[in-house]
Amino acid sequence: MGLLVDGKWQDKWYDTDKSGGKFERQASKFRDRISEDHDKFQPESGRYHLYVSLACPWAHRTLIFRKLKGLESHIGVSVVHPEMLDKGWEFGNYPGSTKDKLFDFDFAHQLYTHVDSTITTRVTVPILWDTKHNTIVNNESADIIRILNSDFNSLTGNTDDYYPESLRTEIDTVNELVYHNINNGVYKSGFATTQEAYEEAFNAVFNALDVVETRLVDSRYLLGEAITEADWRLFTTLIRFDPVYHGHFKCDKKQIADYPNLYGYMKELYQIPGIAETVNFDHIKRHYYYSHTMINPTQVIPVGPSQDLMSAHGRENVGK
Ligand SMILES: N[C@@H](CCC(=O)N[C@@H](CS)C(=O)NCC(=O)O)C(=O)O
Repeated sequence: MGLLVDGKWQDKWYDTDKSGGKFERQASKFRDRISEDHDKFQPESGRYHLYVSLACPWAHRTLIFRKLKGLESHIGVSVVHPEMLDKGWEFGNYPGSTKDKLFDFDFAHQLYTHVDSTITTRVTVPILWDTKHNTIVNNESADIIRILNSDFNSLTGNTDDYYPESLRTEIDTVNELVYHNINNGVYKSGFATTQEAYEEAFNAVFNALDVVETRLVDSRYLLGEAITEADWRLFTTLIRFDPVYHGHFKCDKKQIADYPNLYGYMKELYQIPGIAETVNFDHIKRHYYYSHTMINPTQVIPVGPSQDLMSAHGRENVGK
């Protein structure tokens, strides 16, 4: 794991010394949208490309939206190797991975330096790439799912809306809770380097899981009876929780399987047509347990858990 400094790769772990052992996530650099009247980025079939890791919860969101919005024939995908070692994300031969379909680069950091040869940045996925200007449109998953949700509607005719105007304020409120305490909360727990920072993050994770568990008692989805982006943003963390975050990130108070509502809800989302095929447990487990050698120096990957995610979710009558 490392980062680019003035366009040069440096193999460095996150620096938690200045933050009292706390993990602090870097803000994304590329934040453009796509629209017919945009001076640079207009919707066009075959023009944009997604770079993802199947292990990564942030990239996973974008794959789910590409699937739900019928964008698979319009936006291509390259999938990095699950092991992220001293050179960061790499392209390589591994089941479920692909080569870099645009440039045949070996490393994802070459994409960032292709855009700016003196860039200073962490090299993260997902990346939404524009083949016309050979640049990054956006590398922030929260933006990319909104781009996929609406910016290509004129192309696909798919007007399904996971961020409807009438629910935006409430979705934003739920997203805030879920992002800080759950999506990023598990990372703050796992990457903490002091007991105090770890316990603070750990408590925030389980307090927030209690809040969403309670919300789902009489609400089928987070915002009521329709699935919104808030559900998909929560889902990609829930699906990784029992296999990875519970053990590797020390979020071990409970498993998702111990929460009746959250577990049924997670299974229901998993069972929506097309979603299970965006989930790759081999990449998920291999990435975390093999790449974070400061947490798991033996690189041994756990075998479990054994869960039947296709079993009955029992959520049909919730909220009725
Ligand atoms: N804010 C970004 C975060 C993406 C992110 O942190 N991705 C991780 C993989 S799960 C990554 O590429 N990490 C490499 C690094 O931080 O050096 C987003 O949501 O798109």
